[in-house]
Amino acid sequence: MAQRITNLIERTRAHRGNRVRLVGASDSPLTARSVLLPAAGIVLGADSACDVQLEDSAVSRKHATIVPATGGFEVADLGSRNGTWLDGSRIERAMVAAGATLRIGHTLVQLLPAEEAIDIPPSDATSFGELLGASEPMRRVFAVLERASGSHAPVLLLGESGTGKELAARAIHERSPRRGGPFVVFDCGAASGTLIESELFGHKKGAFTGAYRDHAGAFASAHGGTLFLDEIGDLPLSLQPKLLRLLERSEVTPLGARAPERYDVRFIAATHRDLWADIGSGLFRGDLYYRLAVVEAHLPPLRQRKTDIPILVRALLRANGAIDSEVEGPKLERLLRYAWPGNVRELRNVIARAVALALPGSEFEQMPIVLRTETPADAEPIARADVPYLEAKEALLERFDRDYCTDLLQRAGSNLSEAARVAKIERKYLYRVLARAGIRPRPSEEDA
Ligand SMILES: Nc1ncnc2c1ncn2[C@@H]1O[C@H](COP(=O)(O)OP(=O)(O)OP(=O)(O)O)[C@@H](O)[C@H]1O
Repeated sequence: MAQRITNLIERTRAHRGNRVRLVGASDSPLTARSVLLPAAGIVLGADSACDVQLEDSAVSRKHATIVPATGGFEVADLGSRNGTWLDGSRIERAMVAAGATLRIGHTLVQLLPAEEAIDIPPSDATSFGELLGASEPMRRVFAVLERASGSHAPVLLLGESGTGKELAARAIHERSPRRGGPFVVFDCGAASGTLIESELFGHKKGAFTGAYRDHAGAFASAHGGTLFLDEIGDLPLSLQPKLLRLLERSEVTPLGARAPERYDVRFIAATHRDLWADIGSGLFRGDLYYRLAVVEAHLPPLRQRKTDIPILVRALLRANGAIDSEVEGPKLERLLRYAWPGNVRELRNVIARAVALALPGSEFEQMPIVLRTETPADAEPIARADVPYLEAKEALLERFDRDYCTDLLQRAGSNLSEAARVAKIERKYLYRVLARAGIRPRPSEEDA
C-alpha cells in the first residue's frame, strides 16, 4: 500500500483499496467508472463471465488480467485481437507503475493504488521559513512541510496562485540536509516544448540548429541540491515520460547525448491547477503524479484562513518600514470581508501600496487601503457615454461574463458541476453563459 503524507485526506479516504478507473478513449463516449481491485486481481473483457465486462466492440471476450503487486500492477494480455497497450507499446505481460494508463480497445484503464494517507496533527509552530500563519489549516501545512524537510522524498505543493508554494519550496530546501547545495527554480509553463526539453534536461553542442555549445540544463545544475519544478501542471504531455524516467532513475540523457548522465537531485513540484482533474482528462500522467506526490501539501487560500490576516499585515507593515501599530478597527474589518482572489501576494501588494501612499509615521488605521473590487474615488469610470447606451451596456456585460467565467473555472479546477455549484446556477445555464463568453471548458473528470 502506498503511504503518502498530506494535509488533505478526504479524497484518499473515499477509496482505500487498489482500483481501476475506466474511461472512454477520445473516440469513445464511455462514462467513467471506478472498480475496486481484489487481491486476486480481475479479468477484463467483452464476455459477461469476466469480472469487469466492457461494452467495447474492440475488446476481446477475455482480454486481459490485472493483479495488484508490490510496487505496481501485474498486467497480462490474454491473447486479445487488438492488444493491451501502454505508452504506445503492445504488452504481453508487464509490471506497470501505479497511476499508469493502459489502453484496451477504445477503453482507457487507469491503475490506481491503494493508499494510506497519513493524517498528522497540526504543528505548534506559527511559521515555516518565511511562511507565516497561526490558523489550524496553516499549522497542518507546517506539520507536513516539517516532515518533508527531513526526508529526500519528492514533494508536491498544491494551491491557488499567491498562496506561498514557492516560499514553501525554498523553506523545505533551507531546512533540509541539502541546504548547502543549489536551489534551482524551473518554470514548466514559461517556454515551448522543445525549449523546455533542452532547458530542463540539457543539450549537447550540435543537438539542434543554434546549439553552439553544451548546455547543462536545470536538472544537472541542481546536482547536490533541490530542483523546484514550478507549474508542473503545464509540462507538455510529450515530456512527462522523460521526467518520469528521470525521477525513477536519477539519470537523464541530454538532447544529442549518447549516454545517460546521473545526478543527485531532490524534486519539489508545484501547481495551481487541479492535477487530479487533469489526470482524469488525460492531460497529466497518473504515474508521474504518484511519483511526485509522495509528500503532498495543499496550501489553503487566504479566504479560508482569515484569522491569519492580522499576523500577515503586521509582518508586511514591518517589512515595508512602517511604524509598529495595532492592526485592528474598520480597516482590518474591510480586509477580513474581502475575498482575496490573489491570496497573500495580493495582500502583500495592498499593504506595500498603503505604506507607500501613507504619510510618514502613519499608523495602520490611517493608511489608504485600496482593494481590487472597490472603486477608489479617482478610479476610471467603468462606462462612458461616447458610445450609444445599449452598445456600452452590452460591451460591459460581455466583459463581465468573460472575467467571471475565467475566474470561476479556475476556482473549480475546470470541473463544470463544481463551477455550477459555486456560481449557484444550473449546469445548462452555465454552458450557455460559457458559450456566450466564448470560453470552451476543458473536459473534466466529474463523472468519475
Ligand atoms: N504564508 C505566507 N506568509 C508570508 N508571506 C506569504 C505567505 N504566502 C505567500 N506569501 C507572500 O506571497 C508572495 C507570493 O508567494 P509565492 O510566490 O510563494 O506564491 P505561489 O503560490 O508560488 O504563487 P504562484 O502560483 O503564482 O507562483 C510571497 O513572495 C510572499 O511575499
